[in-house]
Amino acid sequence: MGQTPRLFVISGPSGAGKGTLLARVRKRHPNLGLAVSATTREPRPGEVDGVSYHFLDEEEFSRRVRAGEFLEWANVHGHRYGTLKGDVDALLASGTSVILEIDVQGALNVLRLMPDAVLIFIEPPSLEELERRLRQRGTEDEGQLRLRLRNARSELELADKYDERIVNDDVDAASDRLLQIIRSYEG
Ligand SMILES: Nc1ncnc2c1ncn2[C@@H]1O[C@H](COP(=O)(O)OP(=O)(O)OP(=O)(O)O)[C@@H](O)[C@H]1O
Ligand SMILES: Nc1nc2c(ncn2[C@@H]2O[C@H](COP(=O)(O)O)[C@@H](O)[C@H]2O)c(=O)[nH]1
Repeated sequence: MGQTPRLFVISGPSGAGKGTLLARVRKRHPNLGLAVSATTREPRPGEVDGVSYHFLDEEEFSRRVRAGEFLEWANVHGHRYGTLKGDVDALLASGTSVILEIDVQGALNVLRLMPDAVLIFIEPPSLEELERRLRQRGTEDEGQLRLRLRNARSELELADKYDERIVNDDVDAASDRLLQIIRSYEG
């Protein structure tokens, strides 16, 4: 008997460590499909189009919104980000569980459309540690960093709407817990 494919949604403030935990979990669960989001933000050094994100200009993003290609999309930290419906449907239809790394607005929209989705919230140990991680990552300018820290407060207020919460303090413990949660829902 195979596992039941599930749709997982992971959210949390920018810098909480979602991408870090997902990369670790996917090494240990290679069949977990990751839907590549689209965004209008500029690529960071080292990011690859079609792998990190589908990097779209505003016009192309709007065209895809009008064409109904997005399962969800939202304005996040001053840019648009969206999940392409076709990618998610194809993975689920092939029997593969899928994980979306998206913001809180997107997560709650996905839950409305797909009530069986499992929502997992990643919390930083503190706002001070969140700031330290974002500064150490060094990918945001000061204005963007401040915006992300401001938005973190309202995102954290929605954590109780999620099925599961993980505090990403020790990265090994947090990635073990994320994998354990995913396996438990796959049955
Ligand atoms: N448990 C941890 N302890 C210390 N540093 C961590 C931990 N987890 C992640 N980091 C570091 O914190 C920074 C932010 O992590 P990451 O990029 O994974 O965050 P994110 O939540 O995916 O952010 P974004 O939403 O902006 O994509 C990275 O430099 C990462 O190496
Ligand atoms: N609603 C959506 N939010 C998304 C999607 N992809 C990413 N995100 C969120 O954006 C922030 C910032 O990402 P960054 O790469 O610029 O640091 C991230 O925290 C995600 O929560 C999406 O498809 N839909």
